[in-house]
Amino acid sequence: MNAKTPVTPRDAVELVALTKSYAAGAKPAVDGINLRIASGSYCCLLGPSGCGKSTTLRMIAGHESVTAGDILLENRNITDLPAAARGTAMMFQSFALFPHLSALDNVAFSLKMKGVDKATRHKQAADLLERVAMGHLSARKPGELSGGQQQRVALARALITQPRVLLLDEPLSALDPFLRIQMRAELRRWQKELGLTFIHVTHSQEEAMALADTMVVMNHGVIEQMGSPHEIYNRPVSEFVARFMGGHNVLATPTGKISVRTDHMQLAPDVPGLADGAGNQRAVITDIEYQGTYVLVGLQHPGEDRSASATAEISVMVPEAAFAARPFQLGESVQLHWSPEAAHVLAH
Ligand SMILES: Nc1ncnc2c1ncn2[C@@H]1O[C@H](COP(=O)(O)OP(=O)(O)OP(=O)(O)O)[C@@H](O)[C@H]1O
Repeated sequence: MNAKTPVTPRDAVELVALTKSYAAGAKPAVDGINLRIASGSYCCLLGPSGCGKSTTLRMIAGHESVTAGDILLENRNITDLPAAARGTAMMFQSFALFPHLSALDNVAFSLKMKGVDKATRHKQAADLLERVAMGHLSARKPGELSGGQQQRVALARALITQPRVLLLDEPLSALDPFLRIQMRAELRRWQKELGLTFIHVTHSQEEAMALADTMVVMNHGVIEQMGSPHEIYNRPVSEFVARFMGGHNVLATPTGKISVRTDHMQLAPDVPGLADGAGNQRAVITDIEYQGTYVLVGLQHPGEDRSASATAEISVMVPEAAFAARPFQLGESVQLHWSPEAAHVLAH
């Protein structure tokens, strides 16, 4: 390597044509996916229910057998290794702490299972609890801890096996919305401080955007798109990704389907006789919702039924001041406008 060769981060995990079929003859739940996850990054596997994200995580963890393909962890093929020998650890929904054990005993639990003597395992558990700022509460049981404190105990419990990769299966989904937002900020902070690779499964676009360096959007057992949250939100490659991420309109144009962000479209008074073009379409206002900083205007194409066709559903976020300057009315016919840069051609 010479001085000018860019240093690419080492891959923590590589999936090669990874496949899982639960039933012979049925479509695989995970269908030959290829994925590289950079070391020290936060990766979110995202998609609707049944897309195969949990199966993928469970195969990486060693909790599910692999039908075909390989899983590499730092270039080591771990496909057939037992879960405990892989260098991964799992953090489950709602943290799954043992309610009758103290924080210290929860963290020490897996070392106890391995037969590590009490003094050694308690010392290691106490050190880890200190590291996650929970040393002073190590004697408390989970029921005597706040949600945030429980999450730190769960993190310490997962870290005691010194994993290279932490796997998180919908860890925040059972929490109330306020706590969920607090907890995700903590997860992100710990991931950066520890410098570990996190692979986090979620069905929430918002959660994935807030946490991920890399988002992997799955559908029907395959990867639809992967990239940074910014790339995926601004350049969805397919109608599925545009709709799943939300905040986009999918429009049928003579050259194919395009997506345009709802905040990148403008409304103007209708011009009778003006034909639909590359950057404009006629629409009728069906909904007006005040949302504070903007007004969300729902529209449909003239003569099209919103409930009958997905591409008939259009939303435009009009800034509050712009709407106040030129209020539109329900039932009004308007021109939708967008600039060429705001339009993204969808591959399918
Ligand atoms: N143990 C199993 N036996 C048979 N089929 C399964 C099993 N686990 C999952 N599946 C099927 O595999 C597909 C993918 O499931 P998976 O749990 O990976 O999806 P998911 O995206 O994580 O969904 P969710 O968000 O609902 O957990 C689904 O069709 C599911 O019904």
